Amino acid sequence: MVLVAGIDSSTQSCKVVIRDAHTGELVREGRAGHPEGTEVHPDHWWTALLKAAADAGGLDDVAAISVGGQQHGMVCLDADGTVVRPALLWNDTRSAGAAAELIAQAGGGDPAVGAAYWARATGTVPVASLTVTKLRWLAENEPENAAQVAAVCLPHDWLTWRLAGHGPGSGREGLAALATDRSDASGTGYYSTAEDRYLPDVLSAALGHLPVLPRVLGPLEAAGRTPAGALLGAGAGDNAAAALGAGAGLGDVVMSLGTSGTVFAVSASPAADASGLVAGFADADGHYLPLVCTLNATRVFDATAALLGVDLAEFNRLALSAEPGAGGLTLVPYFDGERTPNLPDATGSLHGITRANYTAANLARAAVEGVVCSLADGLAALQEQGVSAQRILLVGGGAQSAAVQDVAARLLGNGITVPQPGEYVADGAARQAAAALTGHFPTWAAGAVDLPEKKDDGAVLARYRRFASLSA
Ligand SMILES: Nc1ncnc2c1ncn2[C@@H]1O[C@H](COP(=O)(O)OP(=O)(O)O)[C@@H](O)[C@H]1O
Ligand SMILES: O=C(CO)[C@@H](O)[C@H](O)COP(=O)(O)O
Repeated sequence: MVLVAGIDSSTQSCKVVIRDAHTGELVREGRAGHPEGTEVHPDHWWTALLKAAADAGGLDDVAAISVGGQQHGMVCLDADGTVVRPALLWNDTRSAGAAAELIAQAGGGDPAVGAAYWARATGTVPVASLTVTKLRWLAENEPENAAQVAAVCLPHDWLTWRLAGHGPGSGREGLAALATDRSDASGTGYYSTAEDRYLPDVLSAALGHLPVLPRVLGPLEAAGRTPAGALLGAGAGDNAAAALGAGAGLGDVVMSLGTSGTVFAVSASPAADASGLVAGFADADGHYLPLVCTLNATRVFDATAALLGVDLAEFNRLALSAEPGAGGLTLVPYFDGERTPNLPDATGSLHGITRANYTAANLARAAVEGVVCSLADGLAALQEQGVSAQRILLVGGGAQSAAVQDVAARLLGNGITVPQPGEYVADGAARQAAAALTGHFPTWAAGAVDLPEKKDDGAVLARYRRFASLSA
């Protein structure tokens, strides 16, 4: 049996799956947690990866490995290959001002002209999540660190590089071995998705000089080998890896509820949305991945369950026990600020409280409805860009919640499919590893359940939109 490993280094944890390269059968798996916070030293990811791999019985017998990783995180290396400062993650909003400056500058002071420029040039209007804004923030706020930056890469690039045996002390030669893929490069803000090339002028204008950038590999290209001889796939951003893992094809929309909420489509053409709602990313198999990302998804459930003093199973039971509409409660879930819509300083809010409706069950239901409504708005933004959702695949930790499934079936209409429980980012990385080995993406059978359509009169989403607009 030829084994391949897929790794998901996401915001909250690292997961490793080891599968049979031919059949896709799950042979072993493991996981390890990541520290809290929006600024994390990459060494923690490496330690977690080693722990998760050990938990999965080790990687000694695998023929190929690929890494899917949380997107956009700013990993800066000095000339020696040492990390300059802890990485700023996708959900760190301190560079919101830098994003606004970059847009205004490109438009000669007119943000609308600037937004149109960025959408055209890169596919995406910058928000605090994008790497380019973090580099701008670094140049403005930590010039001594910025001056030390000899190479910039992303979480999945750095972990692939570490797996290849590089690290502090690798020097300039080591930096030249950095590699990434289109899906993650397209989330930096200094890459043209439509033209498949870096935009060095954009990067050097943000950072103040031009650092070494990872080589952008094609979907089937290898990034090298581990010291033990396993082939390293190109890796991918975690959303693109989830699309690969869930078997999403053209015409499919994936909705993922993890730390972030994302809605994205596999598309034949690149997006360029000047409104800034849709990010024009690339996918991991040669297509495009227009995507909407929110900062607030399953952690809203975690926080509400903690407030109610219950675990997630009880939280879901409570949410399902309440009537649709949560008795009139509406929760706008901007707990960590928000990225889509771009409201980095927003806070969450609860509306419509009466003595009669202020129950644990209604609060749990309002949390689920608020998060699903925010993603319904994401879906609408994708549809505005011409995406037609023939099928919606619901994935991520939150997709296993029966309450999420119930609310999604009511608010999003029909055509919702829940693939069997699994680690779809790690699975997508494993598929890519198999493809790097054999030269083609394997077809691995996976079960899925179609959600029955449920009636809805549109009132929950309409009420959500009214209250969410008050945060703008
Ligand atoms: N049954 C469930 N109901 C609601 N949320 C869940 C459930 N199972 C897992 N989660 C949530 O899923 C999240 C982890 O999902 P995951 O997709 O692994 O996130 P990430 O990739 O961002 O680290 C946690 O916040 C957890 O609370
Ligand atoms: O920023 C984005 C997408 O643009 C996020 O989706 C990150 O990629 C983090 O993902 P999770 O840890 O929530 O899976």
